[in-house]
Amino acid sequence: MVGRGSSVYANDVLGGEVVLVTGGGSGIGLATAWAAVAGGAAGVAIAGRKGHRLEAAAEVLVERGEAEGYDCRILPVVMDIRHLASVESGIATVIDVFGRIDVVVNNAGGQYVSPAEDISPKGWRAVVDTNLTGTWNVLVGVFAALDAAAPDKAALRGLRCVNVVADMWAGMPHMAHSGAARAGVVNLTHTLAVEWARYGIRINAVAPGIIVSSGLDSYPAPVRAALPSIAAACPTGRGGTESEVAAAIIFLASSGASYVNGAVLRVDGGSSLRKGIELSSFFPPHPAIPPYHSAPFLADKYGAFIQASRL
Ligand SMILES: CCCCC/C=C/C(=O)SCCNC(=O)CCNC(=O)[C@H](O)C(C)(C)COP(=O)(O)OP(=O)(O)OC[C@H]1O[C@@H](n2cnc3c(N)ncnc32)[C@H](O)[C@@H]1OP(=O)(O)O
Ligand SMILES: NC(=O)C1=CN([C@@H]2O[C@H](COP(=O)(O)OP(=O)(O)OC[C@H]3O[C@@H](n4cnc5c(N)ncnc54)[C@H](OP(=O)(O)O)[C@@H]3O)[C@@H](O)[C@H]2O)C=CC1
Repeated sequence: MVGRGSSVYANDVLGGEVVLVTGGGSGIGLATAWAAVAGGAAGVAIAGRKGHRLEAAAEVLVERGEAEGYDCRILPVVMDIRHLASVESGIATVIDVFGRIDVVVNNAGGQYVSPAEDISPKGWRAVVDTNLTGTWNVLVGVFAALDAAAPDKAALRGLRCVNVVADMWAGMPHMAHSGAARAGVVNLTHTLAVEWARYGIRINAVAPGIIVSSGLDSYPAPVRAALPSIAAACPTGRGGTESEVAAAIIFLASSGASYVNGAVLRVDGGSSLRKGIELSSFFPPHPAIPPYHSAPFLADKYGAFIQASRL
């Protein structure tokens, strides 16, 4: 069954569950929060530092959810993932309101562009604290709260965690802090997938390629200007959309992925297969076959960018 509205999944893929999305006030996180609503979640908590942004996002989710006939409560939670005390207090609020957490999406993150030699100690700490320690804080924060919620670790059973990382396998030039932190999150994902499996927890990761999201707006103009051609160089010929990453996250959170644990799902149109791209560039395109165009499944506001990126 294909879901109604804009869901690519059945409307009960997350039926009655409670989902916490960090960075849920914008971009990929907001698209994930929406996908959870459309997947039948009973409650979606969106966390971030900026209360006004979360309130605005919650309003959008509630309005759209009501318009499409979903029954989901949205909870904006101000939380700075860099600080464990803030994370603990945010998670306590989620559990007070919803009584449980079934899915955690560690999506909050970011970095800035800088030659490695110019990254200051404070800048290094900011990015590593956000992406690596922040993810760790949320994971251990949720674990501790659910452990305390019921005896014998019963509330942990069935917990699913999805960590959003980045394509750093060929290094992340001019983002050394982020590359190192994301590689750390991938290893954390592998480690906890093994260590926490005994509690019935699954933990996986999603690695987006270039996704045309609000996050890119913060990059300097020359970087933004270069993005369409970088995106066009990927085998799929375009940048991805926020909703395409969200769909991968929902899959990993769903029972459809019940035997997937410790995986890193690349959502990058094939762009991480750089060696293959290099080799294939020796062969001209087939004269009779236009480049493969895989259209994103949701119309989105960046359609023009996506088209431009295919030139
Ligand atoms: C080629 C493109 C590939 C694309 C792949 C990935 C794309 C994405 O991930 S897009 C989505 C992510 N969104 C973002 O990256 C935007 C958000 N970015 C941030 O929030 C910051 O980069 C952050 C993680 C460092 C957090 O910033 P903030 O909370 O503002 O940090 P602080 O005020 O605590 O700053 C600490 C320290 O960090 C240095 N610094 C921060 N920003 C910059 C910058 N733009 N340029 C140079 N240095 C920066 C700086 O040292 C700061 O200290 P002070 O100098 O005392 O301000
Ligand atoms: N777009 C892309 O091409 C790619 C994105 N990614 C990753 O995907 C994730 C989502 O990015 P995207 O949606 O594009 O970008 P956004 O910048 O829109 O999303 C980042 C979110 O993280 C939140 N956040 C940042 N720092 C903190 C913090 N300390 N505590 C709590 N929340 C925080 C922000 O909210 P607030 O400011 O309110 O705290 C914001 O909602 C990020 O981890 C990003 O690095 C990875 C590869 C590529």
